[in-house]
Amino acid sequence: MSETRIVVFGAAGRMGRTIIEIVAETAGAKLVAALEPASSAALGEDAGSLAGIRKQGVRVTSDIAGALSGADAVIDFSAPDASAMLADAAALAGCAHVIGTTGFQVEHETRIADAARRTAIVKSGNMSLGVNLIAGLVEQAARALPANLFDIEILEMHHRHKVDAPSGTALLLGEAAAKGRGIGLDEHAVRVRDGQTGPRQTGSIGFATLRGGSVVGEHAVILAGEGERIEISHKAGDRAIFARGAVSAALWTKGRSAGLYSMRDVLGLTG
Ligand SMILES: NC(=O)C1=CN([C@@H]2O[C@H](COP(=O)(O)OP(=O)(O)OC[C@H]3O[C@@H](n4cnc5c(N)ncnc54)[C@H](OP(=O)(O)O)[C@@H]3O)[C@@H](O)[C@H]2O)C=CC1
Ligand SMILES: O=C(O)C1=N[C@H](C(=O)O)C[C@H](O)C1
Repeated sequence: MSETRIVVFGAAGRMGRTIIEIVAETAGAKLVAALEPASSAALGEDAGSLAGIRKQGVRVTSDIAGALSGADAVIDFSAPDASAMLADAAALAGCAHVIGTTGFQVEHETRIADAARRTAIVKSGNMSLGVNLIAGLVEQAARALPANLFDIEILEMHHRHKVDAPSGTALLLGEAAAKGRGIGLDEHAVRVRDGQTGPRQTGSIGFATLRGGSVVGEHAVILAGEGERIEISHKAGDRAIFARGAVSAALWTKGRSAGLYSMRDVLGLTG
């Protein structure tokens, strides 16, 4: 099969640079463009130099239409407004879109779902194998343990630069727990507690957010009962785990029909 021609969007970011590195070492993947905003100091720089690897012969640009024309997939770890805009552009160009960005509002989700009618989109709050595996375990545990006996709380910690909360992963794990319980997350999530909160609402799913230092990403789903507590946790030590997942998702989209897919689809973990 021919190589998958990949564009990296948000190329100078923490994830963008890691993606460039992983694309360069992945058989069957070829970097064809690297995108940053028009204001970026990285414009014109070689993508390989930006990522701290050998030169790739691809200069960072802000020309989205030019970059997407002739590409198979764009990998995007950027910001919500930028990802929603890119979803339209990728659909117009007939290019698949792998979205790792988190922190979306309903209007972003709507635009992305609309674009997914026209092109293949893989979107996940966490692209790692480990997190997508534990999401299945969380769903199973939440299904097995009655809501009146076990309280579900989700704890996450990330580096000091992270701008959204709860993390995309925490929400993904919350969705898995809600699915296991046969409830909607939006109606049962408690995302903040402060002051006189009153006792815990039975059946709610609580979130707690920690930020500090250089923590790549740590998550724990706690199922707390009377006299016993189960914890299902994941610790990311290296951004390469997300980048490998994103690059495998880009390869997976080749020849795939339009639709909104998850990493569980890519990894074959559904069902
Ligand atoms: N799903 C997953 O597995 C993971 C998801 N993430 C998510 O990915 C996102 C990015 O994280 P991270 O790399 O740490 O963040 P960074 O802030 O380091 O990188 C974001 C990059 O996107 C660029 N960007 C923003 N807007 C545009 C635009 N309109 N056009 C082109 N580039 C743009 C930024 O450029 P500039 O700085 O010039 O604005 C920056 O280079 C976050 O939402 C994070 O939560 C992170 C890790 C794993
Ligand atoms: O911003 C990050 O860094 C991360 N974001 C994702 C999230 O919001 O869950 C995934 C990972 O935990 C790192």
